[in-house]
Amino acid sequence: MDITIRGSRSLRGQITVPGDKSISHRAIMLGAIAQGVTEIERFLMAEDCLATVDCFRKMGIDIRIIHENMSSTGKEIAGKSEVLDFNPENAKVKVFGKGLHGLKKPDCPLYVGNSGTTIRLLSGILAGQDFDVEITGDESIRRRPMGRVTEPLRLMGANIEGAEGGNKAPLKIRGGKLFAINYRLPVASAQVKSSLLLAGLYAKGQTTIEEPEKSRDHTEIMMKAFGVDISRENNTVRLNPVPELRPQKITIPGDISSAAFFMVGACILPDSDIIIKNVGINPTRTGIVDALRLMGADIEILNESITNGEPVADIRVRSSRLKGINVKGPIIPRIIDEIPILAVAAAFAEGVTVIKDAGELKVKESNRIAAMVDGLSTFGASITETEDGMVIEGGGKLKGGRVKSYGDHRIAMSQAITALGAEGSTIIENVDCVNISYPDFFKTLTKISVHGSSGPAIH
Ligand SMILES: O=C(O)C1=C[C@@H](OP(=O)(O)O)[C@@H](O)[C@H](O)C1
Ligand SMILES: C=C(OP(=O)(O)O)C(=O)O
Repeated sequence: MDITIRGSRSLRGQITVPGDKSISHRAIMLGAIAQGVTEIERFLMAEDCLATVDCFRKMGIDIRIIHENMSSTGKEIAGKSEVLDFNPENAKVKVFGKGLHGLKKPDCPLYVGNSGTTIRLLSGILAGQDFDVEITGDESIRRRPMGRVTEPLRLMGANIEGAEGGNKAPLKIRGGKLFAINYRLPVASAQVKSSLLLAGLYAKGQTTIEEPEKSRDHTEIMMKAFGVDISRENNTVRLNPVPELRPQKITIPGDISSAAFFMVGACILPDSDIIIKNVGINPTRTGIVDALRLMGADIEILNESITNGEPVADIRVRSSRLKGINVKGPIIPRIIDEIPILAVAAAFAEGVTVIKDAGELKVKESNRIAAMVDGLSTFGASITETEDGMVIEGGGKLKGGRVKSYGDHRIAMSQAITALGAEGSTIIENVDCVNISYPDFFKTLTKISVHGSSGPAIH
């Protein structure tokens, strides 16, 4: 489906964003291998997390999705087509965990769709099972590098085959007796770290992982709650296996990666004032807040609290005069998925923004550097691709046009925000990919877009 968006005057109002994608995946995974029932509130009902649900159902785990509003007892929803259009705020999931050794061999290959988090984290769990299994995904997943997990998992004793010597999916994983390793990650990647920590639950001895920069630590926080013996000292995480994981009640905070689109929209559109309620503000994820504030954004963090070990707050953002900045080094893993929308902010800022050390963007769902350079150039922005990032000269007037999503949810949503700030109309091609992380994105954007007299801004 293509969508047409006209420049909008401002964003105003109070919204919530759906549950955090990273935390939703982890809640299903740890719930499935815990002993007993894990209950999850505000689970992210989007394609990536439903792919994780599907993989565990195929391995014999009963996972029930309940829509609390439908009746006093709640209605169970079986398939994903049914779930995509109900209010994600009311989604509750029950995972009937069968313990560390309760998964059964699936009778078909596991399919992760577009989800890198699913294939990489799940590979760690599969490496510890005493059955063999094939795991694969869509065309984008089959292009993304898997050697970063298969190599260390082989060092732990797993037998893994795959395309290009095990660097690409489909992967065939024959789990076995694992032993712990001391491993220094070549790139700061929470997916690789988490995969090895999950495998570490099945390994003999203490698993030690050192990361070059601190990446998101949701796995460590959640594992601790499930009773895992896990600790951190500077950038080194240590894990000792435990006989059993304790099931949990988890409420998932709103996803700051989804909130980021509205934050930038409110900054760049005049007369904007929005409040995004209950957003996860784990410091390993708030690089976008830091970067926007450095650019001069008017952002307030209100009503801070802690839920399941994760900091949560409301975020208020008002129209701001942004200026260009340099973004590089340790902030990069803390802002990795928000760099496309940061590039949009930069295009509307006065002066030059230089983004470096972001080569990882080339191996996401699409090559996000090339995709943003292509998209923002079509809008008339001055943007150049570099070896590990981009240089954006902001401040020029942008004009609507026809842009591609590259089948990448974050690119589609970044283009939508650019279109609101551009003159005239924009057509964004193939926006169905927003279902990967945020099925209601356009609905919410329409709700808070204040436009002129010529009808709705988005159709
Ligand atoms: O662990 C996670 O949930 C994620 C880690 C990041 O990937 P990398 O670990 O590849 O940097 C991020 O880009 C992805 O959206 C989710
Ligand atoms: C990179 C992303 O996800 P994944 O790696 O799980 O596909 C993302 O959501 O931006």
